[in-house]
Amino acid sequence: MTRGSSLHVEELRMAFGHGPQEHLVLDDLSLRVDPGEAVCIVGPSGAGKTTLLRCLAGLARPTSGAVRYGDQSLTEPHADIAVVSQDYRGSLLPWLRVWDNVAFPLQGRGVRRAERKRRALDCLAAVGLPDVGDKYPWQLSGGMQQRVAIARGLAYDAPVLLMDEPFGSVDAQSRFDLEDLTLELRRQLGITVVVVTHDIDEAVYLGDRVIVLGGKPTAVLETLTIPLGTDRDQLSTRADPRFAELRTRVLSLIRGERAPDTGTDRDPAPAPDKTVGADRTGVA
Ligand SMILES: Nc1ncnc2c1ncn2[C@@H]1O[C@H](COP(=O)(O)OP(=O)(O)OP(=O)(O)O)[C@@H](O)[C@H]1O
Repeated sequence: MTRGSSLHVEELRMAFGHGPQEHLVLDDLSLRVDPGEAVCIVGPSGAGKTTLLRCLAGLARPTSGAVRYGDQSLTEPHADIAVVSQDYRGSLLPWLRVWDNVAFPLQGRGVRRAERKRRALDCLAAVGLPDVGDKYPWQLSGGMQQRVAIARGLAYDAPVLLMDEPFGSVDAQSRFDLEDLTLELRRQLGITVVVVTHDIDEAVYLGDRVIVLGGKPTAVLETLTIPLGTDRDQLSTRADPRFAELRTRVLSLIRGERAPDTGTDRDPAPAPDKTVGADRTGVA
């Protein structure tokens, strides 16, 4: 069961500054995300990934072009679209208990306190934190705080979850756990997930599709379909020869090298596994 509508970006152009100071970041960028899809966006640092996500969230207006949710123009935040940012330390309020942080978005919607708490505790249980509602954020580890931030995204009950480098500041094991949590939530709730990440392995692991950004100004270099099924796990998925091919393809696109064609949409040739125990491939 999927929920919500498609996201469309059409010929998006985003420039900052004016006249000779103008800095054109995104140009002629088009993409589509279907309901229930998990799409990862990767690209070099400064390519404009966060800017693109802010446009998808209705938090930034493009210089030209259109961002649509179904048939609605996204010119301001939409109730169907929740955002989880990288900086959980900055986004959780230290003076509020964890459940109150999670329930915070519901205050403005006129939901009564008892109902807010019930929904917050449900969302905390969904992210594997059933017992921390009465603690304060600073009493939790970094990985747990990021789970709280995801729970708050879920509290909106929004069919679309946009995540900007959501696991960038947690340790490696927590990161794996959070990636699996994201896959599980998406499966259970039928939500659409869009993840901006520097981490190519993470993009291939999480995505049904990976959109690779690059160029100056930035546009879509290539969209890869990830044919690794919906039941993924950290060991066997990363050990799949196609995983190695896909990450090589993405990395070579980003580095501007001649990208080998994986042919993943057709009939992938087996390749030796190079991923088990390998370091994560990041984009500087
Ligand atoms: N509000 C703004 N005003 C001026 N320039 C901006 C603004 N927001 C972003 N930029 C510029 O746009 C470019 C893209 O920034 P953005 O943060 O979107 O890139 P990114 O791909 O997310 O980078 P990173 O991977 O390092 O987080 C950068 O050169 C940045 O300085």
